[in-house]
Amino acid sequence: MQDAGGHCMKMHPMWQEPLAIPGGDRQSPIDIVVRKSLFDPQLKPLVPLYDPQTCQQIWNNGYSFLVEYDDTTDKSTLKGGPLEDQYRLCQFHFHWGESNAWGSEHTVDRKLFPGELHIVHWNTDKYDLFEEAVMENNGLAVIGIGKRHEGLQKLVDALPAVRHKDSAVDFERFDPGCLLPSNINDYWTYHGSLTTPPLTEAVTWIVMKQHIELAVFRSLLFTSAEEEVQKGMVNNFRVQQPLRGRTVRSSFS
Ligand SMILES: NS(=O)(=O)c1ccc(C(=O)NCc2ccc(F)cc2)cc1
Ligand SMILES: [Zn+2]
Repeated sequence: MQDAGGHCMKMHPMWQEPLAIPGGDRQSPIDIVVRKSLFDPQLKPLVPLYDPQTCQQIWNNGYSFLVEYDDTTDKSTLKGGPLEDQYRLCQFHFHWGESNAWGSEHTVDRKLFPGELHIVHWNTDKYDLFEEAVMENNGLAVIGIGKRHEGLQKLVDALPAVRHKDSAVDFERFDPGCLLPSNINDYWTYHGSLTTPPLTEAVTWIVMKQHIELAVFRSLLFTSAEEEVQKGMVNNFRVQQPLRGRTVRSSFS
């Protein structure tokens, strides 16, 4: 298994590619070829409005850690950018490598970053439940950024409490807005999928041009406390998928 940089990556079993996705012609992640992206002047600025009070808990689901938000009201939303509808924040999580040489899911001109942050939202104008939206076209909007940030220290300090799979702790007043780069108006956008099973092709991806440094999450484990062999949570990313004729639009020229 070679990545763009010629590094040989030991892929976690979770990431063995399913043999074929039925009709999978909009899979994610992808390599964004900058010179082939199309500037679309009609793309609007993104409008993330997050209420830190909706932050609920942080947990280790066995292949990443998620910070989950109360998505029963419209207190934390994303609209604008390529989005026609209003989307509600439900969680954010990261993907990373075992070394800083790789770990991101999207690449830009084949450049890998040490990791990638995904801020996940679902379309509340069209659907009543996340579980519905995740199966439908334009059901989800995920902001993808590879980054480190001082705002992350609160997150990193909470990680030892969720070291093992299925562990969770309350986590309050974390504003995911602090993870966004200073310039959120330079992004690429394309129609793609979840990057983990069920890989449904429901996602409008908004990939930030400005990347961020990433805190080190390699202290997490894929395994629960009961398991005798502990496995470090690293390389929890999917390899880039074929573009299949899709156009990647850019919000900047
Ligand atoms: N890496 S990513 O940003 O693309 C991504 C985002 C969300 C999910 C997810 O919610 N999975 C659980 C899930 C999936 C389907 C359901 F119906 C219910 C829960 C998976 C991957
Ligand atoms: Zn993800």
